Amino acid sequence: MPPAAPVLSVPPFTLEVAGRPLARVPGVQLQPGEVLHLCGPNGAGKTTLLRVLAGERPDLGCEVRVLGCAPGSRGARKGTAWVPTDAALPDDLTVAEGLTFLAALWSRPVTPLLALADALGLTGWLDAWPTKLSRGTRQKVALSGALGLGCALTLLDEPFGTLDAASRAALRTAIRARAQAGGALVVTTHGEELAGLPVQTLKLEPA
Ligand SMILES: Nc1ncnc2c1ncn2[C@@H]1O[C@H](COP(=O)(O)OP(=O)(O)OP(=O)(O)O)[C@@H](O)[C@H]1O
Repeated sequence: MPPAAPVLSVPPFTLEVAGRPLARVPGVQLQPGEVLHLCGPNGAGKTTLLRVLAGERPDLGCEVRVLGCAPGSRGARKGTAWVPTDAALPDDLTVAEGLTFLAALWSRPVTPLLALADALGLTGWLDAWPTKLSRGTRQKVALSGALGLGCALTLLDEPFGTLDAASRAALRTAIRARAQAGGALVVTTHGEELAGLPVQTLKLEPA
């Protein structure tokens, strides 16, 4: 049997946006259970690269592969969870209903999503409407959902940015647990939250 494709395969390339070179991207491969810290200065292209991996920027023509497939293809999307900094929540469902709906959509049990919500301090917010939540609380709901799905690849853009200290620690624990369970993750942060975890680093340099 041929070996399984890496969860993520990025050849070295120059990321071009609007026809202009933005960043040099070193090549990297990510296997199950590995965490990639995507870093670089403001404007280096981290969010743009995450959007490429999530399948939202096919226009940029990047030759990356997710689970052996083109990002955005069915094969890639069914194994990818993605949390942008402005993750949308279904505003007509409570937090608990939204997580239950998400789990059902992915044919997953809801228990891990609710356990993460609890770990991130959302227990008192389960009956709340997303429109009533603060930015950090909304982010915690999105993170609970994405990490609880147990996808092969989880993409997190600045997930620590809006969180308080206790929630940052809980998220760090959740990232470690996802990796230990065999998930691969790509995480952007300007902070030190991933220090001490076994991570690879991919640093974007201005082109
Ligand atoms: N569709 C687009 N058209 C023009 N420019 C774009 C487009 N998409 C992204 N850019 C530009 O690409 C650059 C990189 O932005 P990006 O948000 O990826 O950087 P970043 O590394 O995530 O930055 P930060 O650390 O500040 O979050 C920015 O200058 C942005 O304006």
